[in-house]
Amino acid sequence: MFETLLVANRGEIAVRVMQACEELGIETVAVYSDADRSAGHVAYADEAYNIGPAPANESYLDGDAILEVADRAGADAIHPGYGFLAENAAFAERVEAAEGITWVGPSSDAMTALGEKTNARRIMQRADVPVVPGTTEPVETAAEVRDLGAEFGYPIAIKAEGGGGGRGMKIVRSDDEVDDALTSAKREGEAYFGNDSVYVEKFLEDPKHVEVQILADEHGTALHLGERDCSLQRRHQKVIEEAPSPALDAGLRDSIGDAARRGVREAGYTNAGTVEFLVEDSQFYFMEVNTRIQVEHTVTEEVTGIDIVREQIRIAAGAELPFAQADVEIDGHAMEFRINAENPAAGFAPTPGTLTAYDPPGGLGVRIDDAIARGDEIAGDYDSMIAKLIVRAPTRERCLERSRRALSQFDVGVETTVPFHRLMLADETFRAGGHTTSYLDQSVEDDD
Ligand SMILES: Nc1ncc2cc(-c3cccc4ccccc34)c(N3CC[C@@H](N)C3)nc2n1
Ligand SMILES: [Ca+2]
Repeated sequence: MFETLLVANRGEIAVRVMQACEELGIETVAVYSDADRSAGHVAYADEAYNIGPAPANESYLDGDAILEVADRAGADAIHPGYGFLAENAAFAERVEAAEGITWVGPSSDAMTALGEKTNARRIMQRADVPVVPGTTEPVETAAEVRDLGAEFGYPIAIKAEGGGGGRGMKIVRSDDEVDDALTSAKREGEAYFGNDSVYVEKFLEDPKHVEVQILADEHGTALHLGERDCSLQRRHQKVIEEAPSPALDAGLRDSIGDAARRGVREAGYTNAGTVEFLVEDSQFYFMEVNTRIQVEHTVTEEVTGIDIVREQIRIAAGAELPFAQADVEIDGHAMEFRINAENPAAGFAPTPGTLTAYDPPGGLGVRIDDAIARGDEIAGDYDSMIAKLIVRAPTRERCLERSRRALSQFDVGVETTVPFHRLMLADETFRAGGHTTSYLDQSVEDDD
């Protein structure tokens, strides 16, 4: 087992990883930017090193600085968390190449193979996993795209090869939209991912967004830990996630889980990962793989009792998974509410400032993942998420009731998304689990 692990991240996920390390008897090393000098993850770690000024590309994205600290601190493992360098195959490769230090995540080869979306689709097809109807090679010309519009019927989506999370995705509803959409998808692909290749999929108008949690060890065992429903999104930002999905029955649950296992096995994937699907009319279609731990891993932990971050670290240290697929059981229902320092009444604009009050709820079935305390400065330099409220209960109905209770007690000194979550808990469509990916963008009129 590792002796010292460096967490190349900040905020709640850094503390989450450090908690798993502490339970495994592993010393923790934090890295921090000038803006995070007194941040919670720094206080929590056994050792902490400054890696640069506030801007992410001069600190948390600076692979050289992170590897230099790993060397100085004698770390024998690096956990990237999510965001920042978590899906940067080049950085993973540098860690793999560095003597005596292990990357806690999939191999850089698996990250590269699955990061190329058309390649991921080809791998899934080889594993008999249904993919969203579309191309499995990049498209070049507007004429090709118009032919695909005729073949699949509009609307279609043009997606960046290196994309994900909605970036570099253009929805096309007719022939005359093709030229501009193709140009901007290629430009965004180049700008965001350094890759202007794009491909085409039939755009599903009203799907549920269901993702399957995978854990695969380095001895050939790949398991799924059930699914999460992430359909409640606003502008490609997940707002509330839950497990299990209200959209799946037992049959669909088993087949989507098996499909995810087959797909990651075909990809030679190891460690934790998430296979994203779109579900429509009781059919599921592969969309993409996230080669990292996700923000919403928590709801899966709550309904399976499995500590996913612990298993990531054990897998990276060469251990076998301590359970088989038959041992994985989904018990109860969990929801995660992202508490962002944003003002829902002002188009969710960021609300940095001093945390004059911070009084999270507790009690049976209530979990708070955070790294902040009253009096902290909420920096505007990073992602606006400052905490996660995770609620677990025996059924979805009980989970809604408990979530309403927890949110009513959640007092935060800056404007946050808490009032928005309270509204959602009163929304009939959400309460019935009938919301799809377009629900929020359609029904909640933005003020801006
Ligand atoms: N072919 C096809 N059809 C429907 C889709 C629906 C989504 C989608 C998924 C989740 C929330 C959304 C909100 C607005 C618009 C789209 C979505 C989607 N996403 C969103 C981000 C990235 N994960 C891909 N891809 C789609 N692709
Ligand atoms: Ca190495």
